This record gives sequence, C-alpha cells and structure tokens, in this order.
Amino acid sequence: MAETLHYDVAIIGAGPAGLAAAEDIVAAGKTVVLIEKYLWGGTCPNYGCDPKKILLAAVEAKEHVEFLSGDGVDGQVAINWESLMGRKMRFTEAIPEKTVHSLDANGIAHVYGAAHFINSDTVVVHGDEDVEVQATDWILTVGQRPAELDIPGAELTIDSETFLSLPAMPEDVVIIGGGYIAVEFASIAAAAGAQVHLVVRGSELLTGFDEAFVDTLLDQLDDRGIRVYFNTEVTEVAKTDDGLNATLSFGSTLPTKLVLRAVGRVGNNDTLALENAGVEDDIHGINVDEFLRTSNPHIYAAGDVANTSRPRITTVGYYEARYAASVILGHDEPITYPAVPVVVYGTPKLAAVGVPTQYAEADGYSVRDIDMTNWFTYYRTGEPAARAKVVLDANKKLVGATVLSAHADELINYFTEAINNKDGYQAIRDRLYAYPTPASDLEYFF
Ligand SMILES: Cc1cc2nc3c(=O)[nH]c(=O)nc-3n(C[C@H](O)[C@H](O)[C@H](O)COP(=O)(O)OP(=O)(O)OC[C@H]3O[C@@H](n4cnc5c(N)ncnc54)[C@H](O)[C@@H]3O)c2cc1C
Ligand SMILES: NC(=O)c1ccc[n+]([C@@H]2O[C@H](COP(=O)([O-])OP(=O)(O)OC[C@H]3O[C@@H](n4cnc5c(N)ncnc54)[C@H](O)[C@@H]3O)[C@@H](O)[C@H]2O)c1
Repeated sequence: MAETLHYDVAIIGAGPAGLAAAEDIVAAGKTVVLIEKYLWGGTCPNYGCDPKKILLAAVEAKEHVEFLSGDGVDGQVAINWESLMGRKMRFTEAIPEKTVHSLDANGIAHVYGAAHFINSDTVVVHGDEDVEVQATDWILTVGQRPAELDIPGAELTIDSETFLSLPAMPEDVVIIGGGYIAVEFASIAAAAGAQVHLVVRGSELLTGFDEAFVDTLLDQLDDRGIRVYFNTEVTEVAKTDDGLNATLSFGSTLPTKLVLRAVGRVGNNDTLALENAGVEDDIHGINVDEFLRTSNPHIYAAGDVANTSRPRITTVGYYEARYAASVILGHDEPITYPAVPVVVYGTPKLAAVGVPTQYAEADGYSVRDIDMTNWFTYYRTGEPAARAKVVLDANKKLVGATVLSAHADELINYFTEAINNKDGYQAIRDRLYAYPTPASDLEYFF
C-alpha cells in the first residue's frame, strides 16, 4: 500500500508556472507540495528559453562584430560550438538541484515522479516508490512536449531539447517547421556554421506576426545563408552511409546530417488520467474558465497546458499560476491580462505587443511604420535592418507595436510599459532615459 501524503494544495509540474504558484501559496501559510517527473525547473531553464538564449549570446557577439566588419573592426570571429555547449551545460546542469534547494529553503514539499489522478482528490506518483498525494485544491502546470511527426523515418529526427545539447554542430541541418523554434534554431545553427534548410509546410513563416516584418526578417535570414522552402513538406527521412536523406514533397532529396522537427508542442494533460478527476480537456490543453478553474471546481490549470488562448510563454505561465494561487487564497475577480510581449529570438529578433500592427489601420487606429536603420542607435552598431511599427489610438496613446532589430527584445519591453501605463507623447517626453540608448528613442515613435 502506497504512503498517502496530505496537503492544502498540490501542484503537478515544477516548471516556471508551478514554482511561481507554490511560492505564493506557501507564503500565505498553506501547506503545498510540488510534483515533478523530469527536471526540476521545467522546460524554460532546462531545455527552453534560457539555454537557447545562452547559445544566442555567442550568435549576438558574432553578429555585432560582423555588423562593423571593415567599418571599425577587422578580423573574423567564429562560434566554438563545443566550448559554447560547455558554457550552456554549466548553466543547465545546476538548475534542477538549485530548484530543489530553493523549494527546501521556502518550505515547499516536493515529490519526484509522474503523477496521475485516481480520483478527484488523489494522485499516485510513480517515482522510486509509489506515493499517494491528497489535497484540497490542485493546480495543474504540466506544460507541453514537442509534437511528433507522422512520416517514415520520424524517429531519425531530433527535437528542440536534443538540439540544445548537440555535442557538435553538423555542416548542414534540415529544420521542419515555420514557427518560433524553427526560426530561432535556424539562426543559431547558421551562425554556428551550418548550412540550414528551413522547410515550411505552409506559405508563410511566423504566422500571426506582421507579414511585412516577416518579409524583412526573411531577407535577413537569406543574407545569413539560410534557405527557406515554402509550401514544402518533408515526406520521409532515411539513413544513408554518412548521414540522412530528407525527401521533400516536390520530389527532390536533401542529404543532411541532422533533421530537427519544430512542428509545435502538445500538452502533457494526456499523462494525468484527468477523467478520474472529472477534468475536461481537448487537443488545445486543459479547459478552464475565466478563473482558470477546470470542470472540477477544486482543480485549476495554468501555463502552457491551460487552454487560455494566450501565448504559451514563460511570463504568461508565471502570471496565470500566480493568479490561480490567488483564487485558491480567496481572490474572486476573473483573470485579466496586461499587454503580453512576444519575441522570436532570431537574427534579427522579431517582437510584438498589443494591438496587432498588421490589422490596426483597418480597425481605425493610426499606424506609423518606421525604418530605424539610419537612426543613431542602429547606425552606431551597424545593424543592417532595424524597423518598427507602432499603433496609436485616437488619443495618440500607444496601443501596439512590432519591432525587428537585434535590440527588439529590449525595445519591446519599453513599448509594453508604455501600453500598460497608457502613455502618450507627453508622458514619454517627461521621462528622462539615459541618452543615447534605445529607450531615449521612445519619443520619436509618436
Ligand atoms: C526550445 C524552447 C524555447 C523557448 N523559448 C522561450 C523564450 O525565449 N521565452 C519564453 O517566454 N518562452 C519560451 N519557451 C516557452 C517556455 O519554455 C514555456 O512557456 C514555459 O516553460 C511554460 O512553463 P510551464 O510551467 O507551463 O510548463 P513547463 O516549463 O513545461 O513545466 C511543466 C513541468 O511538468 C512536468 N510534468 C509533465 N507531466 C507531468 C506529470 N504527469 N507528473 C509530474 N510532472 C509532470 C514536466 O516534466 C515539466 O517539468 C520556449 C520553449 C521551448 C521548447
Ligand atoms: N521566444 C519564445 O517565446 C519561444 C521560443 C520557442 C518556443 N516557444 C513556445 O513553444 C511553442 C512551440 O514552438 P514551435 O516552433 O514548435 O511551434 P509553433 O507553433 O511556433 O510553430 C509550429 C510550426 O510547425 C508547422 N507545422 C505543424 N505541423 C507540421 C507538420 N506536420 N509538418 C510540417 N510543419 C508543421 C506549423 O505550420 C508552424 O509553422 C511556441 O508556439 C511558443 O509557444 C516560445
């Protein structure tokens, strides 16, 4: 008979969402347990955002030299993948243990193993020994995993987690997909010296972003030697004597050393036996109401696995999980979201926030599309393309923006602040930002 542990709140999944909720609940004096089956810390720090951005740091360093090459800087720089990977590993290998230390320091109980419900208030956790956990309230933060491909040879492809631990960068890489991971990893692989073939099933890259900016990004990817194949599928992957062959739907074959599939992610809700707890889900994740409550009123879902139609990114995960914790602690207002900035960390970066810039004019907003390439900020660093589009409402308040630049990840945060503060030109002008920086450019967008 398995041991049974009892808590006020149990949280399944120790990624950014689960960890954030646990901290708030224990701080309010309730007992809480976190259950994790793989790496404490979840996707983002172990095999997502953070290791990706460590690799990107070397890409950025290389690009900044190249931007000024022959115009202030001489000589070539190259990415040393092996030593870069060592740097990444030193960071990621410490994450699970650091996470557990922090749980212990905060008085958060933890159980290691895969959980599934056996009734509406009990899970069995399959770890070294099976443990039963019972709780009054639950938060499900089990995240997503890479989607599989249904083609012959799919087992020869790798996913984003394996890519982020590649011991060597092969001379060529085929990437299947046209979303965040495809563009980000194509940028990294190309900068590290690989010939990248990006195979996109549909007719567009990065659906949902301003098409004009995606076109400029495509030109930049092209300049970096990345080949993009639209309306093309990889129909088969097969082993050869010295690598792989990827067969393309228009009939030709790409000999390659590596095929990365980046075709979306699917929720881990299917691991939880939710039917035993009366929790409804579908292919988009766990269904929740405007309190992030599932069809079982004592069970909440947050982060990537929650079907909230918000971007599946770390900040949204934290935000939703803290909100779910607050409802358990007595808060009774439906969830509202602030402006959510999203960034594709490519070369260059593409970022967006607020009212989508591509539809804003038709919706009656005024739109300014600004080529920033010759602005001092970008002239100084020699960036080949820097562009921003801002959306202003009838009161000339900023309500949306898209940015393409090596600094887009910073600039988009200033736009997000302006949107959340409902700032107009005067409010921006009355602030003093250090000059000359991307922030001190803000007044030029109004
Ligand atoms: C390659 C990549 C790059 C990314 N880059 C960015 C970025 O730059 N910026 C950004 O904001 N977002 C990024 N994301 C998205 C970000 O990682 C996720 O949005 C975030 O991790 C979601 O947090 P979460 O807590 O909801 O889920 P996760 O972090 O996925 O955590 C869920 C946890 O639940 C555990 N689990 C699953 N099932 C069970 C079970 N049955 N029992 C016990 N435990 C279980 C899993 O092992 C996992 O540890 C990236 C994602 C990927 C894959
Ligand atoms: N910078 C960031 O914030 C960041 C970075 C990486 C990942 N993420 C998160 O992780 C998610 C997953 O990233 P992703 O790039 O895998 O997904 P995505 O949803 O961004 O893109 C998936 C792509 O795969 C294509 N596709 C789907 N099925 C296919 C098939 N069978 N064959 C060929 N192409 C197919 C889609 O058309 C799309 O272009 C993102 O949506 C995002 O939520 C965020």
